[in-house]
Amino acid sequence: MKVLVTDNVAQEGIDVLLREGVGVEVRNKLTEDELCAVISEFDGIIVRSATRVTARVMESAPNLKVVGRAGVGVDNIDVSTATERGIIVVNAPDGNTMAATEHTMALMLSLARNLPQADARLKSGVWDKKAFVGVELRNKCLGILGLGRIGSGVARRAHAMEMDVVAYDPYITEERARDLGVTLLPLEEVFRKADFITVHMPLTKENYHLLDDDAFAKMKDGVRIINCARGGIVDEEALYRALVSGKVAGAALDVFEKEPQTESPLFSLPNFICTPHLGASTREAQVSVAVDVAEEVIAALRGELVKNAVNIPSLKPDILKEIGPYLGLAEKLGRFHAQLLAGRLKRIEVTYSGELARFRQIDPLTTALVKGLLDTILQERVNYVNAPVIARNRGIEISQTRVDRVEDYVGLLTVKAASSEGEHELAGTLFRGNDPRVVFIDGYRVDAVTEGHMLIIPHIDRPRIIGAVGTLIGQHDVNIAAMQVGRKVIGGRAVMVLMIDSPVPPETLEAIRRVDGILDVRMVSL
Ligand SMILES: NC(=O)C1=CN([C@@H]2O[C@H](COP(=O)(O)OP(=O)(O)OC[C@H]3O[C@@H](n4cnc5c(N)ncnc54)[C@H](O)[C@@H]3O)[C@@H](O)[C@H]2O)C=CC1
Ligand SMILES: O=C(O)C(=O)COP(=O)(O)O
Repeated sequence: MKVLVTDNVAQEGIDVLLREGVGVEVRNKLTEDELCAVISEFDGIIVRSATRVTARVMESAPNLKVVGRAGVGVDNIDVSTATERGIIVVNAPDGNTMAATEHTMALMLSLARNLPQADARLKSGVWDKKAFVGVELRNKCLGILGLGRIGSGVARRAHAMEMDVVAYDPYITEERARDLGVTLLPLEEVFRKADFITVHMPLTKENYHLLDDDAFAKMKDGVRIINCARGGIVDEEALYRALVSGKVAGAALDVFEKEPQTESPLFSLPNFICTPHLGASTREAQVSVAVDVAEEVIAALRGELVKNAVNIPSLKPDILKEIGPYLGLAEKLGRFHAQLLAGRLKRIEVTYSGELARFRQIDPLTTALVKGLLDTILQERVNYVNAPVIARNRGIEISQTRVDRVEDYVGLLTVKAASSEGEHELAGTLFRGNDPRVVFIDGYRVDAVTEGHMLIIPHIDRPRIIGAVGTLIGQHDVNIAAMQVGRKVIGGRAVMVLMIDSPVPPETLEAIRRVDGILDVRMVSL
């Protein structure tokens, strides 16, 4: 077995590979072309954030079985292509938490007291006390965006600095926040209250440029911004404008949308400080992530259980054969729920009926479901191995029941999910053993494929509702591919399911919601 190691991974990790008899080649700073040219002879590759493991790289790698990330973020790895090609992606999520936490505190203090600017001025021979009057952290409000491993560590340390800590993280429970002494608030309230805002979430499609012109406009005058998570979450051009106008008093970035970044306009601003993606760069963290990822890569190459697989379930082949066809359905039902439910998720109850009740192992199906649910947002780290742990840490109760008998279906997977705002129940089955369908939504019988976009519209069963909805959607040039209405009694509550060829804009959803007799509208993309 041979593993290619790039991006200055600590020697201690390389030693682990060598001790286990794995061949290692270290090649730093490879371009994509160079990587494509050499990758074919390797069974594994270990990277940090600088090497991009793209679809093209993987296509040039017929022997590649595992990609190891000596760190947390896997946004430089094309995980979906890896999954399609059966390549396991593993990361080392815990080893650099402290390093990034402490770096965030260092950035916050540096920002408050102008350390880098004062240091540079003094070294240029000027003793200037007046120019660098700072602010104290004590009694200031810190807004944490993303209260995960690093966000929690920052919260604890901010308390020691006597700061008031609020956070925005829609995926953790009130209990977890309370244990940390943090008040969870909607994003806009964090914007309104915070004197310092620090970002600690993964970059996803949803939060790209979360901090943009609009966001800065909603913040307190003189707010200070820190990003030690991922470039791209802060819109750097908008930040530049906000720093120039003084709306934002200061900002500290460790990460940039384009890296390496050596010539940003931000660099010319006196109230901007930065580091070159140093969050994880402590001796301790680098040893820890290198050793952890090396052990995981070895396990993956040997076909053993991997703890931190980002993409692949570890299942025995005979169990996989039995439950495999239902795994996709379970994950899709999770995704469906994630988009249907509003509020903070509290409970998931899964009922396995018919043939499903007789399967030897059903836990992986529940895990796939929970993964689908959490993964809609936490795509970078929710995997089949850690999904139950993440759910547990977030205080989400999960129960599973087997029921032998079921009418009409060979196997039925029913999932009830409850949040602080209410609950929904979905049930799905496989038609002809391989065609996943959603067959019940909140007790109404439907038949929805688990692909593409759909609108779920609970309403009162009365004339002029379906037509009104169709007209509104048609006005926006969205084609309706299929429509079904499930109802229990004439004139009572009903649910409309519209399969649509493209997403509907938010204004149209609002317009539909305003139609008399419509109770709600949710867009679900699977
Ligand atoms: N600068 C550096 O060198 C380092 C950067 N990082 C980055 O820091 C970030 C956080 O890492 P961890 O704390 O280990 O991850 P984590 O997964 O433990 O925490 C992320 C938190 O963000 C929340 N979240 C996800 N999407 C969100 C959204 N749209 N809005 C609000 N909250 C959201 C999640 O619920 C979770 O609690 C990651 O992007 C990671 O790649 C991590 C280590 C070093
Ligand atoms: O672990 C992470 O997510 C990081 O951002 C650390 O990046 P690095 O390994 O220092 O290139």
